[in-house]
Amino acid sequence: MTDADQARPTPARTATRTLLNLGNLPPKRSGFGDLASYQRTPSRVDPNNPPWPAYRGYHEYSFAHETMGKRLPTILGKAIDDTMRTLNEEHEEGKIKDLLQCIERMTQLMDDLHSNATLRVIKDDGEGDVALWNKEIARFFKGKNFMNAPWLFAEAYKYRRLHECFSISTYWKDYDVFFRQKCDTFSRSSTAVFELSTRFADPFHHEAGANEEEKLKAAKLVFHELTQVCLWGNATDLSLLINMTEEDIKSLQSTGGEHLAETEKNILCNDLDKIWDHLHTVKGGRIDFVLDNAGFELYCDCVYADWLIQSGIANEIHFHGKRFAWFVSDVTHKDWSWLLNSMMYGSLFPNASDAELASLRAMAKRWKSYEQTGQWVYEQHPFWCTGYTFWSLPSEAPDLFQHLADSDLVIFKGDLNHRKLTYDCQAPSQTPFDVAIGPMSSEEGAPPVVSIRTIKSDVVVGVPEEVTKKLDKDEEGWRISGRYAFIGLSEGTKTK
Ligand SMILES: O=P(O)(O)OC[C@H]1O[C@](O)(CO)[C@@H](O)[C@@H]1O
Repeated sequence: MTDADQARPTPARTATRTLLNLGNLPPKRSGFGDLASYQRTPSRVDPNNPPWPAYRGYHEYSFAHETMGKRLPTILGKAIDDTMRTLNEEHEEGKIKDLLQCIERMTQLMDDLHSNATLRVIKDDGEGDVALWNKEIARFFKGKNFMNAPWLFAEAYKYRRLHECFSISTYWKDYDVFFRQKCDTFSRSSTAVFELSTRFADPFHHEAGANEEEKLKAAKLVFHELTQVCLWGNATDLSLLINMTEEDIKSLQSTGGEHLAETEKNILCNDLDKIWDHLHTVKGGRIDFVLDNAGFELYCDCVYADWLIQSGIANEIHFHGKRFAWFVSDVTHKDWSWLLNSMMYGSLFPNASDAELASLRAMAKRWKSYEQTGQWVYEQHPFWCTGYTFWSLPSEAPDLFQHLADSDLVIFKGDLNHRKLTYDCQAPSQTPFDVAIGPMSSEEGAPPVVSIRTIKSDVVVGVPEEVTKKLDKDEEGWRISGRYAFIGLSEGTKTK
C-alpha cells in the first residue's frame, strides 16, 4: 500500500458484501498513468501527503535515495572529523569531556542513519523550534523512519538532530561543524570576489547627462546581470561539492558578462523581465532575501542588495538566515558577521593587489554602514530551521508571514528554499510556479515572491513538459547538476 493509499479515508462498511462474477469482463490491470499527474485536493495536503506524491528516501530513481543513503552519512562523517580536530585543539578538561559527549551523540546519529531508525522527538534544548518539530513528528511522522518519511522532512530532521548533538552540551551549544569549510571556500574564491568588488566598490552612478529613459534602460541591464550573478552564486554548494579544487570553484562562480550570456539559456524558467516590471515601480521600498549559502553566495547577495539600495529601488533590506548550522553551507549569524568583518579586516587573499583589497574594504565599509543605519537588517526566525515546507508558513509561523507580507519583494535563494516553496513533490513540470507554491502565492496578503535557484534536486516546476522530457531523455543527472536554473515570480495577492 502506498502512502497515498494509506491517507485515503476508509469508506463506510456496507452491511453485506455482494460478490460479482466478472469472468467475462476484461481482466483487471494495474499501473494506470503516472501517479504524479494527480493533484491532491488542498484540504488533504499535509506534511506526509504533499499536493503531488512526495520524494522519499526509498525512491531509488530520485536524488532522495542517494542523499539519504550516501550523501548524509558522508557529510556527517566529515562533521565528526571537524569536531575531532577541534577536540585535539582544546586544552580545558571540562570542555574536552563535554565535546566527547557531542561526538558520541553524532556517532549515535550515524548509527540511526545507517540502521534507518524511526524518527524520535527532538530533545528539549531550549531552542524556539522544539515545539514545532515535535508537533509535526507526533501528528504526521509517528513510526516513520529516515527512508520512508518524505525526503525533505527526513533531511531537515537529520540537520536538527545534528544541532541537538551540541545544543544539549554545556560548552558547545553553538558549535558549527561546517564553519571551517564555509570560510575556506570563500577564501578560495578570490577571482570572482575581486571581479565583483572592483566593479561595485565605487558607488553606483549613471552616465553624466543621461536622461530618465536612458537611466531606466541602464538600470534594467544592471538588474539583468546582477540577478544572474546572484543566481549562479548559488552554484557553489558545499553539501554537493565535498572536495572542491580551486579550479572547480572558479568555473562555478560565473561573474563575467560573456559567461552570463552563455548561461542565460540554461535558465529554464526565466521571469527576469516580469520581475523588473514589478521592481522598477518600487521606490525606496523593502526587499527581503531568504538566504541560502554562506561565503561566496552571500557575498553575491550582498552585492545585489547594495545595488538595490543605491539604485533607489529599496531603502531597507531584510536578510533571513538560520539560527544554527543547516544543510552544510546555509548562512548563520556568525557567517554573516564573519563575511563583513573578514572583508574589512582580514587577510584572506594573500595574492591580491592593494587596489583589490581596498575595493573589498570599501564595500565592507558601506555594508556595515547600512547595518548601522538599519537599512540592512539580519534576522533569524526559528521557522526557517524546521521541517515544515513554506506551504505551512502562514499557518505555523503567522508572525513571520505577516512580517514578509510587508515586503515589496521576497527573494528566496537556492535549491532548498525552492524545494520548501514547492512542497518538494512530484508536481508535473508544467505546473505554474504560483500554483506550485500554494498559500505563499494565494494566501491573503501574500507578497510578491521570487525563487532564484540553480537546479540541484528533482523537483522542477514552471517549465514546459517537452523541455523536461527531452532533458530526462538526453541528459542524465540534469536535475542535480546545477547546470540549469530557475528564476520565477509569483505576484502574490497584496496588490490585487
Ligand atoms: O544550497 P542549496 O542551493 O539549497 O542546495 C542544497 C542541496 O542540498 C539538497 O538539499 C540535497 O541534499 C538539495 O536541495 C540541494 O542539492
